[in-house]
Amino acid sequence: MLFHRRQPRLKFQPPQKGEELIRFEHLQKSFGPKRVYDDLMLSVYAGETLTVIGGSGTGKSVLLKCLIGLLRPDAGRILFDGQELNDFREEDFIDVRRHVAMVFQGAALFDSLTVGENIAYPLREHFPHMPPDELRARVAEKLRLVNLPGIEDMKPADLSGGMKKRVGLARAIATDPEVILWDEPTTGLDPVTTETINQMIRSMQKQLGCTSIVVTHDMMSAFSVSDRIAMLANRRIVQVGTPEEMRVSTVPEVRAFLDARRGEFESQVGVGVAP
Ligand SMILES: Nc1ncnc2c1ncn2[C@@H]1O[C@H](COP(=O)(O)OP(=O)(O)OP(=O)(O)O)[C@@H](O)[C@H]1O
Repeated sequence: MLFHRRQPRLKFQPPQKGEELIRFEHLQKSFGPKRVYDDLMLSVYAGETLTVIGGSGTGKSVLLKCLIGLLRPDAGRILFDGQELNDFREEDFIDVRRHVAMVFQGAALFDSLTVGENIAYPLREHFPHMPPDELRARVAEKLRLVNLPGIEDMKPADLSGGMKKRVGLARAIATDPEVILWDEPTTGLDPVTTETINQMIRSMQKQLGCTSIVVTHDMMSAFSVSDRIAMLANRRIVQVGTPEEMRVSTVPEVRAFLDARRGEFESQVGVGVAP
């Protein structure tokens, strides 16, 4: 457990709401001959919910993974709270992941552990000396926050898909992160559970003041939860704007993307119709 003894590399001072918290600057990333980003620029501000949309394979998930050090950019900079992450070593990213939690697509719970043990897992990792009572209290508090109080002793196999997602969220927020990354949070869920997850995203912002970056194909969800939406196409961010600005966008890539998905959400948001 070498990382418990080392000095934290990240000096994190939570910024005021609305201040820049994350900046992707001139990012380049390729996998072999496949260029994913050429010159990607994007800022994320403290307290906002920003959704990244874009076609399949445009690099939405790669962006989240670069932020928490699971992948490294080839060139350009990623700044978190003003600190450049490029020369962070593998173990330095543990500090970043304490402040930036990822809710994975498939919830990724450990099947052999109970729900309570799953949520306690990151707490044990980041706070190895936390007393058992406090650990239990924190687990119970997080389960209450995701509206699943008292299910500590259940096993993941006994949960529905939506419950698993919420337990995944409880685990992600166990360490009280300032930033939550949501990778396709509503994929494969029925409409009722989708709305529950959308409410969770909004409530994390309201109740905990979290900054969220959401990656989704689900335009209903994007329009419902976002303060701003960023569109990834042609290896860069082609537009960032409020849902209203995106809805009436004349940027060709955005227009084409939204028009192709018009049926999914037009009755709800009236896409393409000027306000
Ligand atoms: N570890 C990796 N090794 C090789 N190629 C990768 C790796 N991770 C991602 N890619 C490639 O990078 C591109 C972008 O992937 P990414 O998963 O970010 O797409 P996405 O926009 O999230 O797509 P989707 O909406 O289909 O999930 C894809 O072509 C993908 O195959």
